[in-house]
Amino acid sequence: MKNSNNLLDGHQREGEWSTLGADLNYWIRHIRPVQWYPGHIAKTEKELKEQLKLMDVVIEVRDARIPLATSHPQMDAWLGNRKRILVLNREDMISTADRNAWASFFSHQGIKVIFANGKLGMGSVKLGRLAKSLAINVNSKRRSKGLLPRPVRAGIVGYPNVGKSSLINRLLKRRMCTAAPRPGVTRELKWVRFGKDLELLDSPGILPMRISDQTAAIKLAICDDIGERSYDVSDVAAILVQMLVRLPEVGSEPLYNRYKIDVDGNCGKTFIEKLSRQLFNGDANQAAFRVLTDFRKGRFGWNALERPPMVL
Ligand SMILES: Nc1nc2c(ncn2[C@@H]2O[C@H](COP(=O)(O)OP(=O)(O)OP(=O)(O)O)[C@@H](O)[C@H]2O)c(=O)[nH]1
Repeated sequence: MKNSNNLLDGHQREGEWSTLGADLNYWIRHIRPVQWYPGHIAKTEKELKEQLKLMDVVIEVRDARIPLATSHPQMDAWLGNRKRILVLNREDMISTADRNAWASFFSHQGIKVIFANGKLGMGSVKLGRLAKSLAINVNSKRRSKGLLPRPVRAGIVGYPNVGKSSLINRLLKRRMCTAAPRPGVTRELKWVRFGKDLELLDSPGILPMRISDQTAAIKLAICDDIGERSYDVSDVAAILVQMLVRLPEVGSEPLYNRYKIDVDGNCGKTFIEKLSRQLFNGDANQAAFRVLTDFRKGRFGWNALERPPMVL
């Protein structure tokens, strides 16, 4: 099987990304909607809104593979004028081209963005420095108003499983917060001291009340950012196959190379069925899990599932 990806020029690639969005919208109409909203999140959302009032700096963590799908629709309204640092975590799971595209998108918007790897600690020094420099600003403003300096409070917020606890542990160089490969592990809000000037708050992942944007929900499921019980694994894996085939930097070759199965008419469902017969005695669930796990482990290459919207 031949991959003609290298023949695509920049404009064609951008075009492919934008039509992928429309196709995804069409595909998801035919599957069971993803829904996940554990009880503790409702409680946390309420608490978090209270805690945000105490925060001088907000560090918003998103998954670098899906920076749009992991942005909370109410976050802007909640944050108001508070100083904000955007962290795109899991930078090891995207390509250099993805990273460059997102870096230039956010810099055009005047948003400070840090790419990080919560597992290995990349980006944490830069993040610590930036948070501390924003903290100094807060205290110089207090001094100019005749107020005493106080530790500045930085809160880390973001969707479940995007790597908030791992980043805090990296920043503090010790294990303060539980990091786990399952969404929804951090359950309560806690402040921890970072140097003499800063206090950090880790918070449980927050999701919007309802995931009304199903294209975002599917990407969250693919990236393991929401719990497994909220979606049908076979549907999600089938859509992942269709997305991979359409991603300009992936295509069907890595799928063929891994499983020796052709993608028939770009149909992900048929692909999963064939894989289930070939390896799992017809068990489509197991086949679907295999494809999702392989994607999450980078077996088809490290690639983002989103690119910045095209600016016309
Ligand atoms: N490959 C990779 N894995 C990461 C990175 N950051 C975190 N992880 C892993 O992702 C999983 C989730 O990380 P956590 O730090 O627990 O995420 P969280 O946002 O605190 O999760 P909640 O408690 O559910 O809100 C863990 O298994 C981490 O080891 C990263 O940059 N790259």
